[in-house]
Amino acid sequence: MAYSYNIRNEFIDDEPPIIVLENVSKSYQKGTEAVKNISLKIRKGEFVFIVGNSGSGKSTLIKLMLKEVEPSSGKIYVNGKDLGRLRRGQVPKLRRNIGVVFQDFRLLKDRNVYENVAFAQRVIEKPLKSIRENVPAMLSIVGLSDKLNSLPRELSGGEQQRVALARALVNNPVLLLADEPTGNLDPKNSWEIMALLEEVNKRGTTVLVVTHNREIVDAMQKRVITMNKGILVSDEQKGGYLYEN
Ligand SMILES: Nc1ncnc2c1ncn2[C@@H]1O[C@H](COP(=O)(O)OP(=O)(O)OP(=O)(O)O)[C@@H](O)[C@H]1O
Repeated sequence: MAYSYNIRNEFIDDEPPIIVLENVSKSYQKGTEAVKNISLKIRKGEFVFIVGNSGSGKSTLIKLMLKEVEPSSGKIYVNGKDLGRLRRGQVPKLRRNIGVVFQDFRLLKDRNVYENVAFAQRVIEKPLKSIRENVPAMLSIVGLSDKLNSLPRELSGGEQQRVALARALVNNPVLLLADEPTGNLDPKNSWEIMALLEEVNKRGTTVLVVTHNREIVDAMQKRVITMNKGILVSDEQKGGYLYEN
């Protein structure tokens, strides 16, 4: 069994958490200690905000969970896998189960909306027949059925972020990691993206959102993890935004 850590009794259900960090620290090469001795658990089905000032280590946390960067010390488990024991070749398989959305969308510029989403399905070698069903269905959920043939540059920022979200979700990930998904959006589009994230969460995907958006965090009353200078300073159920931007 991959879950060798002794934490089960701390949970009211038997299911192991989807993310576990145990005393995780990360120092970058030039000596910046981006993350300092963080321990946390996120259970399947949770919706969690990670907030904190610029440079407090939020993106580093996300990168650690994706095994994009390695911890200097500590242990990380994602979806039952001990990332420290995961070989390089197993990382793509880990990421298949994780949807990722970034502030800058990261769409393929020369591919239309349909192709951008279909690409995620091709990577995991979905049969063409499934792709032809899944991609339009996913784009309909994010409200982009009439934009299948548009290129990213022909879309608004909010629409581009919805494409990115469709791409992150089309493979039915158990976990969605969103790093400032509303960072480039106006308030109306930001709320639309958050409503979609909440919807996805209701369908069973665990959602982790890094954000600077105080209004949204305060209004949504979710679990809020606050970082300050690499330290986890607060972790509250139905929390609010503690620090100034
Ligand atoms: N590749 C890197 N090499 C060296 N230092 C880095 C690297 N990436 C991040 N850092 C440093 O680590 C610290 C935490 O950065 P991180 O990007 O995790 O913060 P953040 O909370 O996501 O910030 P922001 O809200 O501005 O995106 C910062 O001091 C940053 O300069």
